[in-house]
Amino acid sequence: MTARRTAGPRPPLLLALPALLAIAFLMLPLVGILVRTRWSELGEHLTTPGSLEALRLSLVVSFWALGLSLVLGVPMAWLLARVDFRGKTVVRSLVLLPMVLPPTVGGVALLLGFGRRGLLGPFLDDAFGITLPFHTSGAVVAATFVAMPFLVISLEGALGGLRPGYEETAASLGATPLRVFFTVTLPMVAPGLIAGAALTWARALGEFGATITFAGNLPGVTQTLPLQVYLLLQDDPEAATSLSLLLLVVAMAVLVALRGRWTSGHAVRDAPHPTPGEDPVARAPEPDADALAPSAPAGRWSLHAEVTGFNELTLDAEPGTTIAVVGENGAGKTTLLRALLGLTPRAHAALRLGDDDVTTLPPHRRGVAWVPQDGALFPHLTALGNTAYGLRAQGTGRAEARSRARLWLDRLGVGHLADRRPAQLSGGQAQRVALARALAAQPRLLLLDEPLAALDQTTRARVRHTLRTHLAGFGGVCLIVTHDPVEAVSLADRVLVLAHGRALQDAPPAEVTRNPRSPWVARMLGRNAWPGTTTVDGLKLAAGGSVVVAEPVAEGSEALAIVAPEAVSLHREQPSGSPRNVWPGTVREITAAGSRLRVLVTSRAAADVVSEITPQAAAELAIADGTDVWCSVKATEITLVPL
Ligand SMILES: Nc1ncnc2c1ncn2[C@@H]1O[C@H](COP(=O)(O)OP(=O)(O)OP(=O)(O)O)[C@@H](O)[C@H]1O
Repeated sequence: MTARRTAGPRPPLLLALPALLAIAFLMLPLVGILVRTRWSELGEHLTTPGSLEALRLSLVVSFWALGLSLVLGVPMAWLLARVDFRGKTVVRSLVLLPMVLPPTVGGVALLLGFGRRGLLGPFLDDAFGITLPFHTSGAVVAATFVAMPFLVISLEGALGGLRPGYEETAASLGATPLRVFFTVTLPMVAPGLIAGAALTWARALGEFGATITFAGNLPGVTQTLPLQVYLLLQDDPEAATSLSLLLLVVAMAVLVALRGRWTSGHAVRDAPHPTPGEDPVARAPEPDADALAPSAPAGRWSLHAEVTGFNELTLDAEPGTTIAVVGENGAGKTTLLRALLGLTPRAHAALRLGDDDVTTLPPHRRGVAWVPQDGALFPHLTALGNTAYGLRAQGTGRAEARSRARLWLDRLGVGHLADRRPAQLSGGQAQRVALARALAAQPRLLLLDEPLAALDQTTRARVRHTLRTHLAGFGGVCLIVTHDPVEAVSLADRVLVLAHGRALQDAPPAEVTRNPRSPWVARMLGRNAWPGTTTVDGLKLAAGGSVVVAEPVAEGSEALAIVAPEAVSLHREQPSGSPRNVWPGTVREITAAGSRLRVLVTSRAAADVVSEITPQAAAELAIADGTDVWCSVKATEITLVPL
């Protein structure tokens, strides 16, 4: 047995015993069929005209039932998984009811609903001349009634497990809801759909109770294999055993096929992965962005957005501007992006891109492309298929879309990976493909949600470089949500600081670095920021101490004293001489920051003081966690920023 191959911990006896009993309980009846089958007569039993007719009928009925279940069940599963409506619980119970209802009761209910004297029967008879009972279509209806729930449950589960990011990204690339459903949703839930379809078919094939009650037992018309097994059991038990074996084998084959092919996700497991330690991107020559850029800007679009709701702010930007959106967790960064996409009821954006007002347009018609944090590459498409997706959705022909997509992949240095699926790409490669996909869709506004967050430091630096190069050629406005100060400062023309959904500061990086408007921004940018009230010669700190500055501001207002960590010197003895700001404190933490050390000192005067010193200085000072030190800052190194 395969379980032996993987040696795991021994299961507890108390669980293993009943489990083994359960296996025996399920196996015994099957073994009974196998043992009692007259193998010599098997061929004869299975090829009697009656058996062949019943088999034909079973196949016809079960496939029709599967078809009907797909046509009705797929939209039903979608409705249950995706749409919030009153009475959803009742509808779901209704869908599942046939699974728990005794099939004969189901048959009675079908008779009363669709039978000759049922609610709809006379109408079907008069209008279409259809009489379901004692007709093959009746057997189809009965089989569909009991089998469809398997499809709906399986598909609803698969749809519920699909993160909305994929479908939202597809919409942002220009795909209509129907296209998204057929090109993203359905392929991504294919394993669930196929498993549900197989179970539905197997259940329809084995249907007995509802069929005999509703459609009767007419040979050649409604007498399917299970009905024949039941009849034969009285007259010819050996033949009944042979037919049972046939049904058993078919059912088992379905389950085995399902396990092998559809429970392990997409069939990309066996595809070659990049050799560990060998990054194809590193080997591939970086394409010359300028040489490839000519066709890049297909237009120039400014941005004007007035956002209301959770976010309250107005954004104006010239074409080609890159804005880093920063803020604490929960500040409203994602909500702002979703408002611009038209994807959230929590905030509304009156949005103008270039000369066009796109406020009332649905997400797929706005020209706003979104790259979510994980890239959300469609796993069932290759890198090329992903990149061509937006162009195809916007009506570009297949060949043209693919050749343009290939160009974009080349531009981003991942052209050689065009035929790979996302599962075969490294994080950095996937980010580049996601970016290529967004840019290829020719958006008028580009939204990147923490594009580099998932990458390691080395890849991050490389992808950041690529990003900067390609954003330079982008003709629209680009918003990048980030928690990384290096990203904010190095990629953006402007930094938008959000707090509680509002713009706390919106200025060039240099200005934000020099004059951060909140302690959080200062800390994010690696600066000391101590709040306090201005005095004649500096600031009285909220923490208790005071600082003297070279250029005081008007007395009595709230302000932040901003100090770069490099400007804070540490001493073991109280320094004498020029620095006018000296406080005692205790070392709380020492961390590496590039080639320097970052030392956190807690002090009664300023609460937290961060100092950056060389490892050599740290060694000379012999500091460690808990060491008492003196901090000093020159008055000229302190900037006061009014709040
Ligand atoms: N669907 C929702 N329903 C209600 N409140 C929500 C919903 N989504 C987010 N919020 C709240 O709205 C606020 C802003 O959330 P948002 O996700 O925009 O923040 P963020 O700045 O992106 O945060 P983070 O840095 O953690 O990603 C938070 O207080 C959050 O709890």
